[in-house]
Amino acid sequence: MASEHRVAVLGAGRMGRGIALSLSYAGHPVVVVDLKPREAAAPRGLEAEMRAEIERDLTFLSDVGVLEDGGVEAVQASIRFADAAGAADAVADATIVFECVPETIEAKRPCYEWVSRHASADCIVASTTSTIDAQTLAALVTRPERFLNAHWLNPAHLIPLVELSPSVATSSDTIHRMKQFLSACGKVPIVCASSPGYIVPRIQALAMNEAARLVEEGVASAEDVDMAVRVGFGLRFAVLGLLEFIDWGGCDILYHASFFLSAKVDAARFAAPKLISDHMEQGRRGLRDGAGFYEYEGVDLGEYRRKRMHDFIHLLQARQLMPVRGGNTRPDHQ
Ligand SMILES: NC(=O)C1=CN([C@@H]2O[C@H](COP(=O)(O)OP(=O)(O)OC[C@H]3O[C@@H](n4cnc5c(N)ncnc54)[C@H](O)[C@@H]3O)[C@@H](O)[C@H]2O)C=CC1
Ligand SMILES: O=C(O)[C@@H](O)C(=O)[C@H](O)[C@@H](O)CO
Repeated sequence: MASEHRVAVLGAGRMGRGIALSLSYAGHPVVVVDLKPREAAAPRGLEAEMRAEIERDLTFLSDVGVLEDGGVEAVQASIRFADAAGAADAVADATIVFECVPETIEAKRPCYEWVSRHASADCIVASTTSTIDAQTLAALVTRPERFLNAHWLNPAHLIPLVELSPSVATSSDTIHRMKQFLSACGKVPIVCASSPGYIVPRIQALAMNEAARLVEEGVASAEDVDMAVRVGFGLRFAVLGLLEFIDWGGCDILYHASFFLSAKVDAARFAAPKLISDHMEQGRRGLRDGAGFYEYEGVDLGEYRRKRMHDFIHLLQARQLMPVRGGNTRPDHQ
């Protein structure tokens, strides 16, 4: 059992289901609450739809051998559902509430007014919002010291990362308890300041829009853009972090590439931040200079490279992309 926390998830949609599955898979009972007023029979339909989706995902986990026999039934049994009529009872003893209602202030504001009335005063309240900063949402809930953003990535039950983002009012105890709970449930929580889009949505929104522009401009097909991500961009950054790669490849490459792309494609979109020119001026171009975004003084660079190359080999072998000696063509990758 992950901990003695009692968890409620507000919202029975894509993220509510994924978070409920993730926590119950970790051995933690969850109640999913649909606050939206609906016609009499509608909540049963929503619950049935939610359970069918969770059943499909659990059956898949069982089929691929990561869920023991009987696991599908056990995980389903630890997920309860409450409609608007039963919502107050469902959250009354909750110690953590994950808010997963639609990404509009219009939907979130009444939800926080409701949870401020019905959840206990020291219940941790967390929003899974994709982009709204914690500072904005903290203003909607009473006792903001118990509020923070907890951004799960879709599919929530498979992606380990949860981006925690406190407001200036969030207590360190709230952050600590949430980190402890999520780690105990097998997630990987990181903390970033209250800022629109955290780390991942902010970076990926640019990448997703740039991918769409490449198709819009006729530079490449959607299939080839996505193949380039699967066997290049995404594969590399599954091993090397983005800033780690700036050090690996050299800040000078990014510096000059940014100038060229700014001149040829779009000045604002591709302008490098001042930090990049500062690194160039300070001789902090990365591995070659012994310093960049990371310090390499005293680091065995041979050992560091060998470890990263091992990471690449393991990933290439797992994806059946390992280069074959003699140049045999690789199987076509979808
Ligand atoms: N869909 C995604 O890939 C991701 C979404 N998020 C964030 O998670 C939150 C929820 O997103 P989804 O699960 O995709 O939404 P969704 O639309 O799939 O589900 C929202 C759920 O909230 C309830 N609901 C609908 N309207 C409501 C209202 N007016 N008041 C109260 N409850 C209402 C319903 O139970 C509905 O199923 C959003 O803030 C979103 O930005 C975060 C990560 C990924
Ligand atoms: O990636 C995710 O699961 C989340 O970050 C999302 O909410 C959406 O993809 C959003 O980030 C779009 O930028």
